[in-house]
Amino acid sequence: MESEDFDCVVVGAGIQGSFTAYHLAKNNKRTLLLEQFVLPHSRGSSHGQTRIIRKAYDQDFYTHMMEESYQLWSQLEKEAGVQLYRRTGMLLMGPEMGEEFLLYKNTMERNGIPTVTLDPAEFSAHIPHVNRCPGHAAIVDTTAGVLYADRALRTAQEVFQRLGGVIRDGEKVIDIKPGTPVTVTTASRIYRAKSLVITAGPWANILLSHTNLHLPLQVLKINVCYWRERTPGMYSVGKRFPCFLQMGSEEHHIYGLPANEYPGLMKICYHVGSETDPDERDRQTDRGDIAILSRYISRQFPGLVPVPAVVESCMYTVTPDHHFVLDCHPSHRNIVIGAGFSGHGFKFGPVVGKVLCELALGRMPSYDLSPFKIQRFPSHSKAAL
Ligand SMILES: Cc1cc2nc3c(=O)[nH]c(=O)nc-3n(C[C@H](O)[C@H](O)[C@H](O)COP(=O)(O)OP(=O)(O)OC[C@H]3O[C@@H](n4cnc5c(N)ncnc54)[C@H](O)[C@@H]3O)c2cc1C
Ligand SMILES: O=C(O)[C@@H]1CCCCN1
Repeated sequence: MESEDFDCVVVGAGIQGSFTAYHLAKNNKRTLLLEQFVLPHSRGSSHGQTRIIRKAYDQDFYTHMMEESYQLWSQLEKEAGVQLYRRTGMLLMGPEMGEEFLLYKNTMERNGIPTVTLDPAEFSAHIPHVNRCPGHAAIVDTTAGVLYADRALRTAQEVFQRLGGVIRDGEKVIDIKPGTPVTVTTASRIYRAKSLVITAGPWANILLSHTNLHLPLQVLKINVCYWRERTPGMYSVGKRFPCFLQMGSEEHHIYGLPANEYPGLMKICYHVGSETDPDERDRQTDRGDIAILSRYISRQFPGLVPVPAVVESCMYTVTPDHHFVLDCHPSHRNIVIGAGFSGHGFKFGPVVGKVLCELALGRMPSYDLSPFKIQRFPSHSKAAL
């Protein structure tokens, strides 16, 4: 079989691979974006209508990256003439003196993120139909909002193509031969490239096995639950209801987005799921999270029916410390890895794509990538080297 040559091949057309390809094409690199499924699809992590975007974080390095990410989202909106972001604010609720709540609060203060703190009276006045947990404080990150996820993914791919990039979907990568050039084999073709970027989401380790690397990634199935408003509009984006993040109660994090994509239904999910094989996602039928959510909603959201009206599925690919992997392969520097986005990577798509593009071109990355290095998993990466 004859091979085709590219400057760079990107494997995986989720949000991270699509933005990496977009930046490579902007740098005039002949770029191929490969996707195993026919696009669009709902089998990875980047599908669905909405995601939260926010500057509120517990670590400065995320808040810093979000400054540029907002600018790049806005640039894509202008380039394509579409709206991808709607500002709603995000309500952060947690025990006033809780360690995690204070980390968020201090990071926002240190970085001058515009916030509003709501005392109990203000909370009742501004956030109607929500019962605050006793002893919990509330801060609003006023920069936060909703990203229109499916539309954003499609837009990044369209602009990439407009810049001359090539997308081949329905083409699964089945082998990688490291080297210069690196050789990538799919079921139907062979490609050679100066560099390869692997952004395969939940399938990252399957692809990395061809390069003798294994990362400590756990794939979790998340039940994406929508809850019916007793009075339609009560918690809607039109009524300026914010996104929210609830931390530190009996439960792990619970988060929500205002009713928007399905009128009359609000999305509220649990930030933890059960382990799954990405190719057998729907065989994972654990619904323990839904019981937790129902209890929470009965207590805090009296205006919602505490039984989910719609349940969709999505997957997280989680690292032990919940920080991303943005690095070159330890043995093959022209193979770049973007993985382990741990359920919070969408909002970073444009800036992650920029950094992965820089690594693929052998340039100095725009950010200090030490929190994202493979080296931080010594026992796991050593064994495979
Ligand atoms: C329920 C849920 C809620 C979330 N909420 C938020 C949020 O509010 N805000 C936020 O910022 N983030 C959020 N996230 C996280 C965010 O969506 C993910 O971090 C992000 O989508 C990960 O993108 P990805 O490109 O790494 O992976 P994916 O989207 O999974 O893309 C990987 C792609 O690689 C392809 N692929 C794999 N193997 C091969 C192969 N062999 N050959 C060819 N192609 C291959 C796959 O088919 C897939 O399309 C949420 C995630 C979920 C599941
Ligand atoms: O990335 C986010 O903003 C959300 C927070 C809650 C869990 C899911 N991801």
